[in-house]
Amino acid sequence: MTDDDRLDPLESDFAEQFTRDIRRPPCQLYLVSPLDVTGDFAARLARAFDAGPVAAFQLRLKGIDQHEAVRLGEPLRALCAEREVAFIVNDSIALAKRLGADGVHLGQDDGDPREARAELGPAAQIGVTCHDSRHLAMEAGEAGADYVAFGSFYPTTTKEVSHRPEPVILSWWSTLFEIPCVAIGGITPANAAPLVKAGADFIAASSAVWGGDEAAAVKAFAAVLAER
Ligand SMILES: Cc1ncc(COP(=O)(O)OP(=O)(O)O)c(N)n1
Ligand SMILES: Cc1ncsc1CCOP(=O)(O)O
Ligand SMILES: [Mg+2]
Repeated sequence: MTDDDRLDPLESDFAEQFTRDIRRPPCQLYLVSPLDVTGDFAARLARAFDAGPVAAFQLRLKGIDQHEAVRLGEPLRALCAEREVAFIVNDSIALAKRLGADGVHLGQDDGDPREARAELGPAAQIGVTCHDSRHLAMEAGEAGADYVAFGSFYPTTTKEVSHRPEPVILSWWSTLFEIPCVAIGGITPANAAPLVKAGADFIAASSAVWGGDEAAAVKAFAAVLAER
């Protein structure tokens, strides 16, 4: 149990007992790229988009210079624009600006949402990693985030993680705040349902999609996301 959980006045079985506000839109799929988007990746992304609804795509690259990231990201940005999928850049406000992205995703050490807003403008979608912390999520909301991300809900090999929230954090957040919440970390079509039911506005997934047949995975996610 974390400090945040101890502060929670709500019951632990809140997720099952509470019927979520019916005005909240259905849960949507948010794809996170693999670290390698070379080769046939753009074709795979197009196949994923063909297979079912995708709300957002995050370009998550590590350890390459900005010039190379722009070169790799530009065709993916164009594809997202063509398919009306939000194109979000991970980690870097400067890269998001250079690519003309729809938004940026910031970890706790990736910069301030206020700076992102100043650089990217009022229409930018700014997301913030909040791990398993209600406190960080409320801080992100106050700083102007457009969504908060909780995770890792399940074990993942995509990233080294040290936080494991319970699904109830999604219920707590979505009941109290209008800002959308994203669930991330080891999510597959087989284990997504409790997060969808708990109140995730977006399910973010990487390896469940890119680790196999991306079209089959997107189709399977669509079936689970429609269940709320
Ligand atoms: C939607 C979403 N949520 C969380 C993260 C993780 O961001 P961060 O903690 O900065 O870790 P890295 O992804 O940068 O390794 C994310 N990227 N997207
Ligand atoms: C980027 C990130 N942040 C928390 S878990 C995670 C990895 C998401 O990828 P996967 O869906 O493969 O677990
Ligand atoms: Mg980051």
